Amino acid sequence: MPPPDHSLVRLLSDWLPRQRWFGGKDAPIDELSIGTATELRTGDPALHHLVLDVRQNGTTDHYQLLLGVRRHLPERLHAAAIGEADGHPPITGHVYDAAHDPDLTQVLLEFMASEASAGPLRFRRAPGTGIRTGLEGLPTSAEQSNTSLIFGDAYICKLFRRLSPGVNPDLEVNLALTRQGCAHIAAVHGWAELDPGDPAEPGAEPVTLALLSEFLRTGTDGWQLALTSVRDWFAQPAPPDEAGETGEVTAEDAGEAGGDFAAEAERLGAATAEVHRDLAAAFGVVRTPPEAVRDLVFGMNEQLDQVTAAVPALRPHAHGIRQVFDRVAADASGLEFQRVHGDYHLGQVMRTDAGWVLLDFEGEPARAPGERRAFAHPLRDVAGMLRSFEYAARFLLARDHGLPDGTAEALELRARAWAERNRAAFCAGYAAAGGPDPAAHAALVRAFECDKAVYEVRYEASNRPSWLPVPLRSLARLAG
Ligand SMILES: Nc1ncnc2c1ncn2[C@@H]1O[C@H](COP(=O)(O)OP(=O)(O)O)[C@@H](O)[C@H]1O
Ligand SMILES: O=P(O)(O)O[C@H]1O[C@H](CO)[C@@H](O[C@H]2O[C@H](CO)[C@@H](O)[C@H](O)[C@H]2O)[C@H](O)[C@H]1O
Repeated sequence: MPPPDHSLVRLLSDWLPRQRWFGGKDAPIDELSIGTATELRTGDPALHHLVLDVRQNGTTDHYQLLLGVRRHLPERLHAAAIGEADGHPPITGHVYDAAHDPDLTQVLLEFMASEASAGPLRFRRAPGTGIRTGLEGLPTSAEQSNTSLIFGDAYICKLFRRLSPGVNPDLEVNLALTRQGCAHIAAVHGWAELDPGDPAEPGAEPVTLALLSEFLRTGTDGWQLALTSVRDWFAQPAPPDEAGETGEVTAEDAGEAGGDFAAEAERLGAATAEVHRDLAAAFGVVRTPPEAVRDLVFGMNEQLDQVTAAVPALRPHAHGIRQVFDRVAADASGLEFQRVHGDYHLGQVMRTDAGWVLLDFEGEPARAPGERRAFAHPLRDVAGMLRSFEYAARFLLARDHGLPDGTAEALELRARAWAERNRAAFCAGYAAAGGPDPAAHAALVRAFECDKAVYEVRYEASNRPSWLPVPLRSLARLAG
């Protein structure tokens, strides 16, 4: 029997597919190699920055990892362990994900504050800001596409996990919106980037590795706020109907619940329109020719084909979804496109004392980098948020299999009432603040909702299979 392989590459190949942020879970890793390795701190613990080149299905993706190395791994770091490396390449000892080690994450703040460089890595401070050092950073518990470290109550540093060529849209957009004086973003304090240093491509944009932003101390996640409201509404006694008995619930009844969310949904709609206005001012607007609308529908159908092939449960809905898309293609007049958020949902917004703040302008993690920065119709974001209201209303139902007989149907009516009320409030706030009126573009919004739900089918099938019924049920209704 060959001796067990403890090379770092072997350890990483076993560990990587188990990470929530790994985007290639639907295919095996054909080859993993270490693209760049930069020592950021020597000693015990030591810190290395790695870019992993991961080959799957004929394409190579690049993932970033902060690798901690210790002679002995304390218990508090056991959950972050990758294994015991044997010195091939020359790293020996217990290796682990250093995002979980505050002794090492503080190096990031120090490097950004002093605008340090290390090998191909450059650390930057945003113009006109300072960075406090000596703060310990630990990852948030949020299960998302990247890893965010919170430093005291001062900063949050997002480590982009899958790297894309060039500037990350989250940094690009936040800096541009800061210049516009936008009130609905978190201030940028610094970032880290990797100089591609490719002599074949002189002047290539640096690759963004991390973004340091103001930590919104008074912020509450939009998803949590919405779920609290749904739970409250589900717990309300049924309203009496005209005959004095319990009857059907309406969107209006949903407004009687103590935790009603509609006023917040309306404010969120207005904040969204204001950010769209500032994005248009910063990056411009183009009136697309009719062919662009056909390209848009082509892209929607292409994604549908891919997801239908990968997730059989989507097949029964495919014909209906295509008909929804065709209705948009039939109206071939041009549309106004601009930069948008791109992956807009309730987990990307926070309510602070001062109002709603939009986060994470990276676009959908599964989309190609060029596509994420492409101009799009702003109602695509509106549709994203409408999908999120559907998610918030229905996810408790989709996940609960132990409801007493009859309860699921009653709660489904309540879910529908909650979603209708908050969708309407969000759209009203958006249109009143100057965004294109969703009601006047109903076919387009429906197509964007279907497109997003198809994306979600793939996302849930790969990441959270028990959530798959949420987008599938919506598609049955949207395209039925
Ligand atoms: N500036 C901030 N202040 C406080 N919390 C934040 C801030 N930015 C992000 N968060 C929290 O971290 C979570 C993940 O941030 P996000 O930018 O959406 O990362 P990802 O790209 O991994 O989805 C958010 O849902 C929010 O709860
Ligand atoms: O990691 P990101 O925030 O960039 O986005 C991805 O993960 C989201 C889930 O965390 C996923 O959003 C879907 O689930 C949400 C509830 O958890 C729901 O509010 C959204 O409407 C729904 O799309 C998002 O699609 C994905 O890109």
